[in-house]
Amino acid sequence: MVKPAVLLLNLGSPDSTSVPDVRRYLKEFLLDERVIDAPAPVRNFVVRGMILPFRPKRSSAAYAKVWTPEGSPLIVSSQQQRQAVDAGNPEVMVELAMRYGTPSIPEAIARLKAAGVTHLFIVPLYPHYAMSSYETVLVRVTEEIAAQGFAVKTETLQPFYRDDDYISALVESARPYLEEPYDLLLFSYHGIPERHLRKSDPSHAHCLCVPDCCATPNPAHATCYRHQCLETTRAFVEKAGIPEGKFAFSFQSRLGRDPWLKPYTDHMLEELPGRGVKRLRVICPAFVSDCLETLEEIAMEGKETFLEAGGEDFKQIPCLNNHPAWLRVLNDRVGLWLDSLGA
Ligand SMILES: C=CC1=C(C)c2cc3[nH]c(cc4nc(cc5[nH]c(cc1n2)c(C)c5CCC(=O)O)C(CCC(=O)O)=C4C)c(C)c3C=C
Ligand SMILES: [Fe+2]
Ligand SMILES: [Fe+2]
Repeated sequence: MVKPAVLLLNLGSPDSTSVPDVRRYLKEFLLDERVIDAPAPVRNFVVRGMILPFRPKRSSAAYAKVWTPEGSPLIVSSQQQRQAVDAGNPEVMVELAMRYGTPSIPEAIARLKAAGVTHLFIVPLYPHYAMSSYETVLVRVTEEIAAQGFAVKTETLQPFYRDDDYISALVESARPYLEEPYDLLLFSYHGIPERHLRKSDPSHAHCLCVPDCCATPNPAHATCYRHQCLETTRAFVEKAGIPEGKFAFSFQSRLGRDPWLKPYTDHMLEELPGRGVKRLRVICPAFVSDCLETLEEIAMEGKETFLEAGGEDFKQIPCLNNHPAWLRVLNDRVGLWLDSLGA
């Protein structure tokens, strides 16, 4: 007998804004070899010796600015997505787990196994492939399934960065913000170190090696975060009818001194008013749910940077969260998978 289930996955948040909880979360996150990819002794020294003594206090204060009575915005939004998929597929078990912190992957896998699930649809809630997001969560789930001796057939939702339905949902959710007058729409994606782009290129000969690599068709693009972000931007502006010159893209949230993907969002926000951009809209398509990086870094800190530099009107366009068009996309993908099982 076929017993299907869906596992939704996102990055995770601390259990509370307390400094010890934030420290525990950051420790698990930053000791992940796909996030800080230095050799283990270096990673341990940097994380335990240089980051954990200082960052938790700063991050705890940042989390306190966006925390809701129900908890972390990322977790609350992910729970709403889980409920919507559950309601749309009453015959299917739907679990939610986070790569770091709770609800945890081992607990979700244990529940799925105990329920006798035979077929599992793994849904990383990331539109783009990066070793520090999509890849690490998939590896962790695969490891845990093996560790628990769970004999289940799995299928994984691929990065959906230019899926027409995803782009339509993004455009529809942004529409009200684009109907007001504005000078520029900035696509701000979470950044990654440039080194990660080279590592994720199986040929090691295309990404950041060939001029204009991300615009030159290549098999490496299946795992090229930068190419996939540019494609989301291209597909969005095409569908929304946004002309050349009225949009730009950048990368936010960098950590450490290594070069990360450029241009940097914080630099853009300082420079744009000087280039005549006074009314700015910022969209963050790398995140399907609003989180610390959108609500604090962009909507609070980013806005302040832009206004102090002479900008006049700044709006962060909310992430997809529980927008009906997005929940439809999630349910459609689950429906297609169920159809493929004949369930
Ligand atoms: C969208 C996908 C993400 C990628 C790719 C990613 C890479 C990446 N992140 C860090 C370091 C930090 N990120 C932090 C928060 C955070 N990151 C993502 C998503 C991606 N990160 C999300 C959704 C969030 C928000 C979590 C929340 O609870 O709201 C943080 C923690 C906060 C802080 O202290 O600033 C860190 C640290 C690295 C180093 C990296 C790639 C190498
Ligand atoms: Fe991050
Ligand atoms: Fe590339």
